[in-house]
Amino acid sequence: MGMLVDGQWHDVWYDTEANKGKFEREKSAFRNWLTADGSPGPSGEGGFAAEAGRYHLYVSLACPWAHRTLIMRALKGLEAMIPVSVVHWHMAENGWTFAEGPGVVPDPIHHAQYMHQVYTAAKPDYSGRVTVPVLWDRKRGTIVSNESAEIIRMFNTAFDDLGARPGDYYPEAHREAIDAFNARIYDTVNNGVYKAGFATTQEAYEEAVYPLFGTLDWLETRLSSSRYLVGNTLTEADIRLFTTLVRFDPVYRGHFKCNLHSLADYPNLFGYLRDIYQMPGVAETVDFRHIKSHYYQSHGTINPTGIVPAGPLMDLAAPHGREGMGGLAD
Ligand SMILES: N[C@@H](CCC(=O)N[C@@H](CS)C(=O)NCC(=O)O)C(=O)O
Repeated sequence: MGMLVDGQWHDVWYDTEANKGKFEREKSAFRNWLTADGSPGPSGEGGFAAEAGRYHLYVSLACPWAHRTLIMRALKGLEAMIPVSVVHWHMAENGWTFAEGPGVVPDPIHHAQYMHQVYTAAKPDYSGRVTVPVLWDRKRGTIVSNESAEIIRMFNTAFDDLGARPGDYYPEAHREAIDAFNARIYDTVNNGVYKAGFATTQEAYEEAVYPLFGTLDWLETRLSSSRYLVGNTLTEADIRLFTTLVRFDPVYRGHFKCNLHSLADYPNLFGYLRDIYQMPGVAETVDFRHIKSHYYQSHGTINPTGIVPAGPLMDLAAPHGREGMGGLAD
């Protein structure tokens, strides 16, 4: 764990002292958009046109943010157009590395040993955290974006004329509802588990854990009468929720102390988790070895022994029984 300061790597843990024990997530630094014709997106510069083989995605299979991009890439059938490198699950004094290990896919562009070398290849004096996912442009030799929420929007449409699989996961008619789900789920669930887990005071932990379960209770009700969160098809709101839910019982419940209930106590949320897991292409993006080993072995302050728990026994391939459900109005 660490960060770059003026292009130099420093091994430091998150600073929660400055903020009453609360974990605050840094904003992503690279915010350009890949678009069908290279026109500029909502932020950053233009000049990043969709082309097969031009862009490269760096991910960790452990990371819920990077996981979003892998799911969208699979649903849109972009595997051949956007190759992927996978870091080792163990994030220690050098941050993310390409150390050899099962499931690790080395960096064919920079032959980097460490993920921070990819950041300094884009910006030699970069200061900030070195996070995944990262979308790299081979042509311009720089990072397009390191913000997962934006990368999935790019993948949703940018390659449609180049043979991406049909499917719109951010449909115009439902954008307002999707944005509203995303906002609450980001704050209390996706980032909520981290706020609970990385808190260094009792107050900061409680400030995160109760709203987290408040949102899960609310979602449980919503999903009792609607197969997906918005409309009656899968949207990016579901993809973003899924990557936290699939890690919930294996990691967040124990390691991050999010334990008022287990996810398996929520029949609708658990059925919904199975439903999405069983969609073509999704199960292949879920790697419990990377997920469990990463969290339990990379956060020495939380789990000093590094022991990875054996459970839970979780059958995500069991029938989910949600096929016949419809949707709810926004
Ligand atoms: N806002 C970013 C967050 C990405 C993120 O925080 N990734 C974590 C892994 S789960 C990371 O790389 N952390 C390294 C660090 O904070 O030093 C996104 O959604 O893309």
